[in-house]
Amino acid sequence: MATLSSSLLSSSSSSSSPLRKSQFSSKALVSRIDYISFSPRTTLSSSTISVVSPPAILSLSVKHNRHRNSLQVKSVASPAETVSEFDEMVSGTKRKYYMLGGKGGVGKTSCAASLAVRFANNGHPTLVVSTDPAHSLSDSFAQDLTGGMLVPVEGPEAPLFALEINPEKAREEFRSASQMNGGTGVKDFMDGMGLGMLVEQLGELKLGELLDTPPPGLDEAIAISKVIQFLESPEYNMFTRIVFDTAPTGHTLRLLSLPDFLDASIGKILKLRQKISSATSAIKSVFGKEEKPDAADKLERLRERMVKVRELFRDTESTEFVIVTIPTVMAVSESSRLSASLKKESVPVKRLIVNQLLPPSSSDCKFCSIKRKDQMRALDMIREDSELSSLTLMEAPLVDMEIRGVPALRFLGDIIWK
Ligand SMILES: Nc1ncnc2c1ncn2[C@@H]1O[C@H](COP(=O)(O)OP(=O)(O)OP(=O)(O)O)[C@@H](O)[C@H]1O
Repeated sequence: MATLSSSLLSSSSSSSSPLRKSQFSSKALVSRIDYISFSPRTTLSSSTISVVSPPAILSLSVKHNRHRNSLQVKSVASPAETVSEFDEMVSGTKRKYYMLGGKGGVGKTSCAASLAVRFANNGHPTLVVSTDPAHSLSDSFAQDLTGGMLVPVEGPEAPLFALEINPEKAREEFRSASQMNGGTGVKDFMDGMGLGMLVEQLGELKLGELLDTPPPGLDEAIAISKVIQFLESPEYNMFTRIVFDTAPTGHTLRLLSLPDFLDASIGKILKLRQKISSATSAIKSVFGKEEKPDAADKLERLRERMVKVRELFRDTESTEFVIVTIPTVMAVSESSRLSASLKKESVPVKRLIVNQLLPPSSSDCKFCSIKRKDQMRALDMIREDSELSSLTLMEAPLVDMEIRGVPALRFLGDIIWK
């Protein structure tokens, strides 16, 4: 027996009312009346009609005249009822970035991995990237994803790849990008030239510190710039959704402000390079050292990528930071501070996941009953919090098994991302 949608599709050649299937998704039937015409030979009865989203329909009535049957669909649902959060996240083929972050251990990786699986199962070629130096994507997918390379994840319908950034590798890359003149660091090179004094005089540039002990958070900024480098290559064009599993709050906040810091630091190196370029060119003929012309270019490229990262973080069209929390006073307080910092940094944030909520039960033990009250207090706190109350709350239950592997992530994802 044909359903309404298949009937509509098969009648799409009707000249009076060409219809697309999407018009009958719950998303499309918003507070309006649709009239659909059929040829007189099409018999419409209640048994041929299946409604995609019953709560969205006020009435369906079939009218007949000599020439046509007409189906009237009255819909009164409000947009909030009909456009689900996930509908909004999944719609469109333009690439979107989702960054999931929050306090340590609240379930960032599980939520990020489940979102990636959900996107892939909804037709989006997806990349999930961990920028947390203490990776747990491999554990979450129950698959070895180490090595700093893209690894295909088996199971989802559309391609899903995962990447755990290797911080040591990225750090090395930064060091080599910061090196000049034949592979030696600036200071070594200058020492070799007997010009160490000059470097000391330029000590205020804190060059040695930058090269030898990169500041905290640098790993992450480099990791992100590496992701961008990956994305610049055509082979990564296929990904329409990119999900970041970020490090706990403190690191992530540093990550958000680091592009500015790095931009300035690289600027200092470039300035220094300009200062010494005349000296090096004067002595290079004496020492026979060829200056590599692309050193400054490398730094400039690194700097450009930092600017790209900064822009990516703030682009409301393509980027969204999803805060993950658990219903405890400490986690909610930290989430509130994170939300305020994100706002300050102009990073778009709309949704808050409250993970590990006790599922409903009619017979709580004493422990569960106390825990449940505690969770309710934390939820009230979220509703009253000036930073968090405006965010869309998405609830995830505490499940009775560890979430590992694609089927478990799919299960969790179907619950959270609705
Ligand atoms: N809703 C849930 N129900 C049951 N277990 C959960 C749930 N969410 C997360 N967990 C479990 O909690 C542990 C921590 O989760 P996860 O690794 O996703 O957190 P995280 O915030 O990424 O941690 P970290 O900050 O250490 O990276 C894991 O064992 C995971 O399986």
